[in-house]
Amino acid sequence: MTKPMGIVVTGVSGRMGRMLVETITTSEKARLVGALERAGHAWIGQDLGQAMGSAPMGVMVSDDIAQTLEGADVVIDFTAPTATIGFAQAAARAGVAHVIGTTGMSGAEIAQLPPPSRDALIVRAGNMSLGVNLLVQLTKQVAAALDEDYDIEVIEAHHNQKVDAPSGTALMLGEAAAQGRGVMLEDVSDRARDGITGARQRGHIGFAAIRGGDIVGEHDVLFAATGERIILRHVASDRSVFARGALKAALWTAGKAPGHYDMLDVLGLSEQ
Ligand SMILES: NC(=O)C1=CN([C@@H]2O[C@H](COP(=O)(O)OP(=O)(O)OC[C@H]3O[C@@H](n4cnc5c(N)ncnc54)[C@H](OP(=O)(O)O)[C@@H]3O)[C@@H](O)[C@H]2O)C=CC1
Ligand SMILES: O=C(O)C1=N[C@H](C(=O)O)C[C@H](O)C1
Repeated sequence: MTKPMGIVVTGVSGRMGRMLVETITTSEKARLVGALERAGHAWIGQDLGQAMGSAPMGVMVSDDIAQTLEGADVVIDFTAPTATIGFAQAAARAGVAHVIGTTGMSGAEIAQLPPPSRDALIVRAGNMSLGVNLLVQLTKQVAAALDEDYDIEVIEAHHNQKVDAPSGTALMLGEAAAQGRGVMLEDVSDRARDGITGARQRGHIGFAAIRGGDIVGEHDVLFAATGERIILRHVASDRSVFARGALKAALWTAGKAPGHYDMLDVLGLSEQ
């Protein structure tokens, strides 16, 4: 049997951090070797299991990134843009692969991720579920098959604690629709409508964000024409789909060359 992969989880007290711990500790293919939280967090210096209210796990929560990454294979990171840039630089320095689920990164922030030439092996995706990544490919195909008589709108719904909009997934879907149409998303994106907006512009791709309660993550891609509508929909009802995808991505990095990859690469859904 091959040795289980050594995985560090960042933002370990967060919604995704906790879900990742559960997913990794129940996998035979991976071992949790480190847990990170920001300096000053109440969990620092505690055993992770005890901090989570269960039995000791023998993994201490730390704010020392370099020391925690020592000897690890992969760091899985669902935190916030500025934190993710720091983790990416530390991971490249340590020769540790970095799986990034963090969303809301601006173009300028993405440009600060270390390039493959600095030995960075990064898998980054706004959504790690198999279902959404299939939906990305379907969206591209449908957009390519339809002309601009079909208005494209991406509608997303999330819990009331989400801090970024549109969601990373909505942007992936918008990007796929734009690629299918052969246009640049930044040229056709309508991200905010309020007041007297004027009629919808033909060919534009609109985004709408709903926030409420404990909604895990729901995404519709609407193709609306005169007389008919096509709706492609994904509903996540449990965060474990994201954690399982992230673990799959972490395991996939074994033996891969430095590079920037996404979940389509991991799932073998990339077009040649
Ligand atoms: N790609 C995907 O499939 C998915 C992506 N996400 C994305 O993952 C991210 C996290 O989501 P979620 O778990 O719900 O969020 P939470 O707020 O529950 O957790 C975020 C964690 O990151 C920590 N953190 C935030 N900022 C920093 C920092 N500067 N340095 C160190 N740690 C930091 C937080 O610590 P503290 O509490 O101290 O701030 C917290 O532990 C979001 O961007 C979300 O959109 C979520 C689900 C799926
Ligand atoms: O913040 C979340 O919760 C989620 N974020 C991701 C996104 O921005 O698309 C993925 C998922 O929808 C949950």
